[in-house]
Amino acid sequence: MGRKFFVGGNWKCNGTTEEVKKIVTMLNEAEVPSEDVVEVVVSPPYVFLPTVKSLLRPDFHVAAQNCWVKKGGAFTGEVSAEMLVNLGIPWVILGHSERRALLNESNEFVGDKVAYALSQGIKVIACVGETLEQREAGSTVAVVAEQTKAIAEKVSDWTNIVLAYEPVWAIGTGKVASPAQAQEVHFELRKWLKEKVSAEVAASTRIIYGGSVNGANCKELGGQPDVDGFLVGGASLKPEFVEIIKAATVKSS
Ligand SMILES: O=C(CO)COP(=O)(O)O
Repeated sequence: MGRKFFVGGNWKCNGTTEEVKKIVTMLNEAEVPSEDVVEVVVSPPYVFLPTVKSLLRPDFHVAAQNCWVKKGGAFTGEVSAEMLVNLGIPWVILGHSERRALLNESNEFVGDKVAYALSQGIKVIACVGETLEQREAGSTVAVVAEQTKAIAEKVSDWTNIVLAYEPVWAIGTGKVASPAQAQEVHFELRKWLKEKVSAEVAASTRIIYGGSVNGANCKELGGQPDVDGFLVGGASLKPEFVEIIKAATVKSS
């Protein structure tokens, strides 16, 4: 199958130039498994993308946290996929729950964004996840399937997509999904891909977990058979992120 472990750091709306440089220095000095074992992608706010890209070690890569749904133009405040290409930014995070909830991004809009970014040659970390109410109502699998379907309807090639399962109730709350809870949803998402897209896509698409991942819980989560890595928020701003990258070795040990 060959799903390389993937560790993303979503810095969200945090940092000053000085703080960002400090994080990059910390990452550059870290001893981590080789690129053959783990793919590391960090996602600073737009304004810091050029700085981070120019200073970051070459074996780590950079992602934007969003981009516009189509070609740029008269869309005040937006950043287009073409601009990311122009800056040499290879990845973008799309459909993060904070954007879905706070900026009313619908499943369909996220699907369109994913398709457009891919069409421009940008690789996508596409996020899905249920709220606490949805989990308690027993609709977790239906919700993430619906979100994934909206993407699947718009794309034909999954090679450049990493699917991030981020339960909303676990984001920034310190309330991490148990390894069994994460595994269950990752398994269901892979099953959905197998039934609705193809067995090849199901076997090769990385499904990563996000939501209060830290240095203490990453190994057990990463050891789950359908967990192919992480999308890390708060802990990606700290030295602890290096420990999370090292969790990639659980797959080989
Ligand atoms: O939203 C997340 C990553 O995209 C997760 O955030 P936390 O790791 O801070 O819970």
